[in-house]
Amino acid sequence: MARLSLTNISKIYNGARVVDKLSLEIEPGEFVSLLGPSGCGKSTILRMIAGFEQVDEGQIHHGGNCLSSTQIHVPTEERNFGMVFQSYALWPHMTVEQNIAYPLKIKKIKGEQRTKKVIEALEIVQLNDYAKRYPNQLSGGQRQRVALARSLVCEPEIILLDEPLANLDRHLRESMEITFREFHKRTGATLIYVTHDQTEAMALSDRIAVIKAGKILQWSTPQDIYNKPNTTWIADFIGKGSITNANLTTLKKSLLNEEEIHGAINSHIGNPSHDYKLLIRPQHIAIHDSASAYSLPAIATECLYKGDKYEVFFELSSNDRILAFSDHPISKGTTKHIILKSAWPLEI
Ligand SMILES: Nc1ncnc2c1ncn2[C@@H]1O[C@H](COP(=O)(O)OP(=O)(O)OP(=O)(O)O)[C@@H](O)[C@H]1O
Repeated sequence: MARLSLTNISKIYNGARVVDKLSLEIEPGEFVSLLGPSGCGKSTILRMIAGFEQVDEGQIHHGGNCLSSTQIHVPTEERNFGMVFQSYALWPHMTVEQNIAYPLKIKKIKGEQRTKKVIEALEIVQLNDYAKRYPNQLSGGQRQRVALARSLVCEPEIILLDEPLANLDRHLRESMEITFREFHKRTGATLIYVTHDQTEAMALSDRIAVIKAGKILQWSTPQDIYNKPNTTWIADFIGKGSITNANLTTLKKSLLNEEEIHGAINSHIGNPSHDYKLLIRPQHIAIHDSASAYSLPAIATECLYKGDKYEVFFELSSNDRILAFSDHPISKGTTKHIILKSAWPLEI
């Protein structure tokens, strides 16, 4: 098992840099997501790793081997990477086991060895009872599991997945997230997963590369990206939360406590010139009826029922809007006293 290194890779289409000198080191056995909005270049990066696209700048190495550079381009079929796409790309006239066996057939692996590998792959995705069915006799989730089994049957070190759950409904996507985690545990392969769905990336990955306009803005664990985003754009893109104005003398790179937050917001109300921003997650807000140390007065402006909770928007004296969670409804216009227990400082 070897590390995959992307070093300053770029892709330029018609003069536009859709991937811009991007570098990434992926350790063997990691589950990594490339996360970003539509058009940010995620699929192009994956296609360059797969060898479907050449790099216009930079290099891709797998261990000591150079796979791509401006001079070298190892063809896709020689990279031995598994691939899973949004469209399952199964052969409709082949049964489940024939579909899974297909890459082995191409590699001229025959007889008992082929049968053994197909049975193992079927076991990993728990489709043993479906081996003789055709794709049109399967659900979307089952078809995607066939595609997964087919991607691993040649025992690749790296499996590339491009939005593999995009065609499935929300409920099925959630159960497939568990399938992917299990699949990762059982194969030990390096998984590189492209998605624009942050909850999917959070649930699955060891590390996430957040991509915008062909560049990586943050490369970190899901926990760090959620709790300590590098930029206001990521804070806004990932998870629910509010971004408020605040005064800080310096940008402290640690979570602020309720006393520090209270001071920073109040100081901004008195002197709205030194601009910093604070990211406040709704679960870090306590709502009280009366004022106490470090509470801020807040007027409820909207209350939405979400089944397991109410989402309440408050307006502070600074005019900032803050989202909080509540167990019960709060009528529009009610004044409450909120304590912001934790916040992450952001530079503008
Ligand atoms: N073959 C091509 N020729 C010209 N432009 C291309 C080509 N392939 C992709 N692009 C452009 O490159 C940019 C990045 O595309 P890419 O498919 O990598 O984005 P993405 O982040 O995967 O988006 P999505 O989530 O919508 O699939 C887009 O602006 C796209 O239009």
